[in-house]
Amino acid sequence: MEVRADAMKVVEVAAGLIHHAGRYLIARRKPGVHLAGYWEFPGGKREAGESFEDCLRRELFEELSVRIDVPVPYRIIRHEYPEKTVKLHFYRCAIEAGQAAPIECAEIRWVLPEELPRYKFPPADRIIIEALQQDGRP
Ligand SMILES: Nc1nc2c([nH]c(=O)n2[C@H]2C[C@H](O)[C@@H](COP(=O)(O)OP(=O)(O)OP(=O)(O)O)O2)c(=O)[nH]1
Ligand SMILES: [Mg+2]
Repeated sequence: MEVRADAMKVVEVAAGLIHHAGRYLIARRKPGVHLAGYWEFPGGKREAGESFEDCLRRELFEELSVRIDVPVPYRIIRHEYPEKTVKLHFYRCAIEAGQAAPIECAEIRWVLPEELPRYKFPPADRIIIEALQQDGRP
């Protein structure tokens, strides 16, 4: 049977554009995972039966130990890596409780939008990085 590329399984992901005092929180991916060492917007794969908002809340608590306010949808980006296709659902949000700590990431930083291009992000994020710079300081 012919298998078409667009019939391949797509990994659905929720990621947070966490802002505070004009900066965004970025996290560095741990060694040994897909896109290891790249900087990213924290988040992860949606589990069966979960909404994107619930997924985002769970992932941000697991990875950073923070609770967030109501996430606001920003952009959805679909990207085909050689090994998998991801669909990234980005949400803007702010921390409601807790202090961000690198629980399931190698390192975290709060950066100004104009500083984002200094960090190595996955190719899928290029369009978001550009949009955030155009938006100015959050
Ligand atoms: N969180 C996040 N993932 C991204 C970004 N850009 C990008 O290409 N990705 C990719 C990397 C991964 O293949 C996928 C996200 O999955 P993940 O590895 O964070 O998933 P997870 O937190 O559920 O981790 P795990 O339980 O599978 O170890 O999306 C981004 O800005 N943030
Ligand atoms: Mg993750």
